[in-house]
Amino acid sequence: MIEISHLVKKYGDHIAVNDLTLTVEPGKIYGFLGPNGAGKSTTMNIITGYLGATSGEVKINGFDIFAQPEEAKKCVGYLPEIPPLYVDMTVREYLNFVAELKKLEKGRRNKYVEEAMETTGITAQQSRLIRNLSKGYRQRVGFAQAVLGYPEIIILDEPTVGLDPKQIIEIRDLIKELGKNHTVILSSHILSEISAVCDHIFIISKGKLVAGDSTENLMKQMSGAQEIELLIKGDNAAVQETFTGIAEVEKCIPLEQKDEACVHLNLIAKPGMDIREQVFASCVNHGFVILQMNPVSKSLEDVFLELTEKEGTQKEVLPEKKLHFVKSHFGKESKEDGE
Ligand SMILES: Nc1ncnc2c1ncn2[C@@H]1O[C@H](COP(=O)(O)OP(=O)(O)OP(=O)(O)O)[C@@H](O)[C@H]1O
Repeated sequence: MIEISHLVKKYGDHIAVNDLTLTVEPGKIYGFLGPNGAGKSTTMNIITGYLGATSGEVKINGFDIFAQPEEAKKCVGYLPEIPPLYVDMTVREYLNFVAELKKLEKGRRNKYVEEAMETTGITAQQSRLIRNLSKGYRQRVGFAQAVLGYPEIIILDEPTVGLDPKQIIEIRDLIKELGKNHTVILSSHILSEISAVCDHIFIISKGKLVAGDSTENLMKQMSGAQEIELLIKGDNAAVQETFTGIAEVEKCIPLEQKDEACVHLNLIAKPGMDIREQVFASCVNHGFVILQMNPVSKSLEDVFLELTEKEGTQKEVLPEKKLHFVKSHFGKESKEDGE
């Protein structure tokens, strides 16, 4: 279990992590999702003890990462964005070396190395120099060093960056496999990547937690009757006037006409409202014929943009679904040197 509480990291005047509080429960795959510069790597580097914090607390299985780093670090295997590989070593030499660094029990090191190679599918590559491996296999070696010694928590920073589509699928399967026996946290700015493998998603923007919920709940919230697409037989102006007159309708968006006798439009409901019944009743009252009524599903991408794009907004959307919103910011950033 990881408990992050009011974590702040400043680089000079720049706040990279801004009062981040979240809990990671055991046995699930978690995704840190956020645009470039959101503070994902900084957060991961702090959780894994690579970086100090400006203020706040991080506990790994009850151990404070700053006060009890050795105990805390033993619970975590980390694959940073750029895997720390020694390319002049063979795969096996490198993993033996990592086993030594991790101070794994001497008598069991060989067994651990063999099992890590087995888990990550690199046993056949064990005698090859790392420099001669493909990027996908190098990434697997990075995974192997992270899982070596069975840490309870595996943290992966952008694990599929730079891989080709086939390698991405392989690494995704590997992450799912790891999720059976470990708590896994992975970061990415790619939504499909996160939604494909994670049970739970934290959306981070400008160092702040913008939303946190199960992938299932987030996906559910993206569909339903909030926005509906309609094809109505009736007079265009009369139909639009009727729908905009429904109190629960936020917006009426005319779409491209499919047929002169039909009105094609999208209706957006006010937050938390289901407008289907009112739409149906209004159509009956005015003699309009509903030819089509479909819910418009929003993708995770839509919600991600909605949450991260609106500069300076502070609003609560879908509170009943436990989505937690805080003021979000989104913009381009540049890295500055030094802390
Ligand atoms: N050593 C540093 N010195 C100064 N600023 C830094 C440093 N490292 C990171 N930053 C800044 O902190 C912010 C967060 O960076 P971080 O790398 O944690 O984001 P990220 O979400 O992991 O993004 P990416 O996906 O691009 O790696 C960015 O604005 C970045 O420019």
